[in-house]
Amino acid sequence: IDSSYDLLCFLKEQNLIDEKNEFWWPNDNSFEILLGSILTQNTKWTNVEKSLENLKKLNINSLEKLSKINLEELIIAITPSGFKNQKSVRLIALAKNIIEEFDSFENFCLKVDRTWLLKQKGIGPETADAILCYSCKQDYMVVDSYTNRLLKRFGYEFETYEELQAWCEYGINENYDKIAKLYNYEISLNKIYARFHGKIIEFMKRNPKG
Ligand SMILES: Cn1cnc2c(N)nc[n+](C)c21
Repeated sequence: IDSSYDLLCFLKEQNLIDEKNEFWWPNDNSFEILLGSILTQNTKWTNVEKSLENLKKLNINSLEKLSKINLEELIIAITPSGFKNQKSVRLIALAKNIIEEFDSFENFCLKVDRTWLLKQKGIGPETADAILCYSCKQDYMVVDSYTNRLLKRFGYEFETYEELQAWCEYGINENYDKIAKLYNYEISLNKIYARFHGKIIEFMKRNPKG
């Protein structure tokens, strides 16, 4: 492959994403994706689903409720996804900061930028881009160790997260009109990034060995 466009074509014909999640990231709404993006750090997605189920039972379905939740209660609820104390403190602080800075979750999704997210404790590039892409529907592609490992199989090595991300985004941008033809509808750049990242994860889960 010569570009991330070639990689997308290679992945696209393998039907890696089931159609019920057209942006790949399973969710009921974009607030839940915000929760999931923090909870998924350093754990398996199946564990995140258990924590999200617990939060659903507690009806923690808004920024306001998350900002007011009892810390101990949150710690117990998110135990399945690990680092329960650290992630609980960070989730409550994030909810409070979003309310203070943006008033509403909707306004946050529209106005937040990568710099603001990276200033929040516990949010690094991968989490920031997951929130920007899947919660806020902004044009950022998430890259990760799966992406690095897959590209290594094609002979590519990247020094930094940003370099890997730039390579992935560049090939898509350069071939956007060709990609639009691959999909029989007007697909947004955000949606291509969302699905492309998902295809990489799903491919690597099905093909763990090089
Ligand atoms: C949303 N999400 C984030 N990381 C994931 C993963 N490894 N496997 C599956 N899913 C759905 C994931």
